[in-house]
Order: sequence, then C-alpha cells, then structure tokens
Amino acid sequence: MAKAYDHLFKLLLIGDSGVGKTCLIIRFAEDNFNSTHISTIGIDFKIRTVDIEGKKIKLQVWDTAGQERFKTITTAYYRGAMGIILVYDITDEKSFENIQTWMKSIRENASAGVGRLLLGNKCDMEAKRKVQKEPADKLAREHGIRFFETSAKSSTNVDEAFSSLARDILLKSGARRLGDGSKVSSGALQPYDRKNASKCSLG
Ligand SMILES: Nc1nc2c(ncn2[C@@H]2O[C@H](COP(=O)(O)OP(=O)(O)OP(=O)(O)O)[C@@H](O)[C@H]2O)c(=O)[nH]1
Repeated sequence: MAKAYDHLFKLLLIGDSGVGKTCLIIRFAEDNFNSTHISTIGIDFKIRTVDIEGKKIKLQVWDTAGQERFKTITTAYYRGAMGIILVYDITDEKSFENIQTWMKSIRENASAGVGRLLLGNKCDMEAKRKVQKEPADKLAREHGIRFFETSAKSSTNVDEAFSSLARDILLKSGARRLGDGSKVSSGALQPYDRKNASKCSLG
C-alpha cells in the first residue's frame, strides 16, 4: 500500500497560558473553535496532513501547557521538534514581553537550528489590542524568523502560519540534502535566515 504521506514534521507550540495555543491547534486540525479556556495539562498533540510543493506533509502538532508548573515536562519535548511556534496574545502585553523568555527556553532546550515562527494571536480583538505590530515585527526580524498575526476564532492566518513553517522546514531539509547528499528527516536543521514576512487581514 502507498504511504499516506511523504514527510512527517513535528511542530511544538509554546507561549504563556491563555494566549490560545490549544485553540490555534484545534482550528488548524479540526477547523473548530471553543471560547472556554481549559488549561492544557502537560502536553497533547493533534495531526493534520497538508499539501506543500506537491508533497504530502503530515504535521504532528504538539500543544504544551503554558503554566510554569509544567515546564519540566514541556521542555523535554523541545528536542524532538523540527519547528517551534511561539505564541503571544495581542491583547496581553506581558505575554509579548515573555516571548524573550520563551526564546531563551528554545536556545536551552531545542535542537540547534530548529525552525521558529512568531504568532500574535487574537487579532480579531482589535479594540483590546495592547501589542502593536511594529515591535513584534522588529523582534521577529532580529531573530530572523517569520511573524503572523492570527485569530483562532476568525480563522485568520492560521493555515498560512502552519503551512509557512512546514514549507520552511521542507525547503531547509531539501537544501541540506543537496548540500551533503544525505537525507534529513528529523531534528538537525539549519538556522533560518530568510526575509521575515507578516500580515494580518484584520490589521
Ligand atoms: N477572541 C479570541 N479568543 C481566543 C482566540 N484564541 C483563543 N482564544 C480564547 O483564549 C482562551 C485561552 O485559549 P487556549 O487555547 O485554551 O489557551 P492556551 O494558550 O492553550 O492556554 P494553556 O493551555 O493554559 O497554556 C480561551 O477562552 C479561548 O477561547 C482568538 O483567536 N480570539
């Protein structure tokens, strides 16, 4: 029987409790949204297969608990991730300030060169916005990563964000394959240095 996919990529979402990590994953994997906040206990994952550059990419998306008390459990999963999505809430300044701490946690716990992506979630709540796009854009540029404003509620940029990270991982693994003649199927990826892109259709 033919294999149902060409590549399996493991992605991980991190960020403060309540920024919408679980909702983003549920929107992406099940096209659904729930307005109640049930804090993730430890770690969980969902799967969706997407088509990128003519390849079937199975994305295993891991959801981590944002609460500090689960940190020992969640950081243990960083190492196996090929892409890490850092999420803050555009209505919560503190969650944006803490992105620096989450970046540090990636440096300390993830594989070198892991793909990264910055998301400012809840961009449907423009009236309650506390974090402007410019500082987030600047931060993403400083780290050489892409940035999107998303809304799990209105579906804005959710598919685009996951697909862009998957595409970057695919391209990087292809580049490595060309470079050293060996196939890369996990972990060790090159640092990301493409031009940062950002958009929010509600911006
Ligand atoms: N308006 C709006 N609310 C959202 C959005 N995404 C999530 N929420 C709400 O924010 C709250 C927290 O969402 P969760 O997805 O549970 O947050 P989390 O980051 O997984 O939280 P932890 O599991 O505690 O780390 C819930 O009440 C969601 O309904 C969004 O895009 N827009």
